[in-house]
Amino acid sequence: MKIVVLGAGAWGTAVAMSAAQHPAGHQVTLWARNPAQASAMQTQHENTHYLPGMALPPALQVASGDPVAACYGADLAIVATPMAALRGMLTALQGLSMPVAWLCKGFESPTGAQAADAGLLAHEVCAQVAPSLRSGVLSGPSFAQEVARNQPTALVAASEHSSVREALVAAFHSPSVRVYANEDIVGVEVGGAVKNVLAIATGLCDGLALGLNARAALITRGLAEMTRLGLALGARPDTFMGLSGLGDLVLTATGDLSRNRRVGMLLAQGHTLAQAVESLGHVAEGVYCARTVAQRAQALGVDMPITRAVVALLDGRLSPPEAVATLMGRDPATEFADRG
Ligand SMILES: NC(=O)C1=CN([C@@H]2O[C@H](COP(=O)(O)OP(=O)(O)OC[C@H]3O[C@@H](n4cnc5c(N)ncnc54)[C@H](O)[C@@H]3O)[C@@H](O)[C@H]2O)C=CC1
Ligand SMILES: O=C(CO)COP(=O)(O)O
Repeated sequence: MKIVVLGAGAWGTAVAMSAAQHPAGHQVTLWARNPAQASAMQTQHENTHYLPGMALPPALQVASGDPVAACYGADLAIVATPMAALRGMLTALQGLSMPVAWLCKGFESPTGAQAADAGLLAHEVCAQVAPSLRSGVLSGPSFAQEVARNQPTALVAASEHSSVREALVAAFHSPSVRVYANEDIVGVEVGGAVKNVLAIATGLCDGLALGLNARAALITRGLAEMTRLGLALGARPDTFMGLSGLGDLVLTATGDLSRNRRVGMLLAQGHTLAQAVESLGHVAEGVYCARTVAQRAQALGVDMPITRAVVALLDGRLSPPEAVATLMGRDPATEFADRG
C-alpha cells in the first residue's frame, strides 16, 4: 500500500515509522508542514524535536509542500495534526477519493466568529467540510514513543465505511500492532477526547500526592461520565469498555508519558497553565477541549463533575486543592443513578 501521513509531530512520526516497517512492504511518506523540519528529518534520519532518539526507518520518505499533492496516488491518507488543524486539513483534502483517517483526540474548540458555536468531534468537522470523503479515525491506548520502539500496542479503527476500517487494518495491523475494527465512531472519538481531560485530573491528584485510592476513584467515576456523554451523543455503551474508552483512559491517566497527565501534575506543583503548556513542547488536547466537553454535556443535560472541576482549574477559578475539595464535597449519590 501507499500511505501518506500528514503531520510530523510525535504521533504522526511514530505511526509512519510503524507502517514503514510493515511486513507487507508499504510505501510510506511522512509529510511535515515545516520544510526545514522535513529536510532535517531527511538528513538526520530522526525527528529531533518531536520524537528524539528514534531512528527513522530507511524506507520512510519525507515530504513537505502541498499536502494534497503529497497524497496523489496514495491508497490511504492519515491526518496526524492536532484537532485545531483538522478543519483546515480536511478542507484541503475534501476532493480526494482514497480513505482518509485522522489520529487526533479531542473536540474542536471554536474560536473567533465561531466562538459561540458548539465544539465538534472530528467526524462532525468532516461532515461539515468534507462530507464526500470516506473517512474514519484510528485511536486507542498508544504512546508514540512505545509505538516507535515497536512495543506491543492495540488500536481501534473506527468508521461507518467498511473500506476505511479495512484500509486501516491493512496499513497498520502488524506483528507489534493489533488493529481492531469498530463501527462506533462516536464512541471511539468521545473516549479519545474525554480521557485527555480526565488525565489532567489524575495528574493533579498524583501531583498533590492524594494517593492510589483517589486515583482509582477518579478513573472509575471518569469512565462513568465519559460513558454518559457518549450515550447522549449516540455512542454504543460497550465501546467505553474497549480500547478507546477504558483502555486509553487507564493508559493516559496513569502513564507518565502522557502530556495531559503532566499538565495536571505541573498545575499541582504550582506552575501556571501557560508555564505547564509551554514546558511540554507538544500539544495536550485536554487543555483545549475541556471547556467544549463541559459545554456539550451541559447542553445535553449530562452531569460531568470531574470535567467541570478541570475546567474551573484551567480557567483559574479553582486552585488545585479547591478543585479536589469541590469534588469531595459533593452530596452523597447512588453509584449507578441512571439504572432503570
Ligand atoms: N503522542 C501520542 O502519543 C499520541 C497523540 N495522539 C493525538 O494525535 C494528535 C497529534 O499529537 P502529537 O503528534 O503527539 O502532537 P505533537 O505536539 O507532538 O505534534 C503536533 C504536530 O502537528 C503539527 N501541526 C500543528 N498545526 C498544524 C497544521 N495547521 N498543519 C499541519 N501540521 C500542524 C505540528 O507542526 C507538529 O508536527 C493529537 O490530537 C493527539 O491527541 C493520539 C495518540 C497518541
Ligand atoms: O493519546 C495518547 C495515548 O493514547 C497520548 O496521550 P497524551 O496526549 O496525554 O500524551
